Amino acid sequence: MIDIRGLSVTFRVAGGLTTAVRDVSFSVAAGESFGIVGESGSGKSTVLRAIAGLVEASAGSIAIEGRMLTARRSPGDRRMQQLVFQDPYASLHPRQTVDRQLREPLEIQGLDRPEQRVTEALAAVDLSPQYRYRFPHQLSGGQRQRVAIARALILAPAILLLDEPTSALDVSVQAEILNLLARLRAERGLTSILVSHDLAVVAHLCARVGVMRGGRLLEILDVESLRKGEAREAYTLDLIAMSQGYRRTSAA
Ligand SMILES: Nc1ncnc2c1ncn2[C@@H]1O[C@H](COP(=O)(O)OP(=O)(O)OP(=O)(O)O)[C@@H](O)[C@H]1O
Repeated sequence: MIDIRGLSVTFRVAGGLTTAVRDVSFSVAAGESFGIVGESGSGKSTVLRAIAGLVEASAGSIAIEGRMLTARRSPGDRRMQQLVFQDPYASLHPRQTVDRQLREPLEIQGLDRPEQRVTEALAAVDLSPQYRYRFPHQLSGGQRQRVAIARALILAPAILLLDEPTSALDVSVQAEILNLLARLRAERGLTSILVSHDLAVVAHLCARVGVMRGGRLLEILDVESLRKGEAREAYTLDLIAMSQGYRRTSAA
């Protein structure tokens, strides 16, 4: 479904160029949920943004269902994959109601039955109709992320790209949003890529996980191996040990 080959992304910065992603290759099958983990600055978000067409690849290719994507995405390409960001407050328009924000993508894509689609989208993310004419600041963080997820799914994409979708939320709300994403993924047969620094979040939602460091993809392992602490790279073993240590400390 998604085929990434030799992807590199270079940014122009003061004093020259910086390579955020170097020669990354992986594939995600239709209906599969793939995770990308790594420390801050390892290039995880840049891979996701390149797939979404928000940053340009300096080398390599991105293909969806065997079709190579170009830097300029067609409306069809844009509709097919939708992104949910870490901070719903930043991704939603502060002065537009939930209703308006859900209608906007429908208008851009020229889809029919907006009334019905908005009602269905709110129901799909378990938001009661009373929130429909509220503004983002009148919602809780979890409710705002539900709106952002509804806005992504209202276009019925095949691919959902998730960039740290729960890390800006209170711990008590994180599990609710993760369970919602897991349910929607299963119900709709979505292919998804989730970026997170939190191994527990990735293990909850993904079947396979790629580990990034310094812009490179170090290894790919299945979630069972991750749970058992069976990794090839010393760096991955350190990440696993750190996340287990953290959980033990926070449980104590
Ligand atoms: N638009 C940009 N311009 C210049 N440098 C950038 C840009 N976007 C990302 N970078 C740099 O690329 C590297 C990788 O960033 P990226 O955001 O992909 O990492 P990340 O693993 O997702 O980290 P985080 O979890 O902190 O977002 C970093 O060094 C970052 O500073």
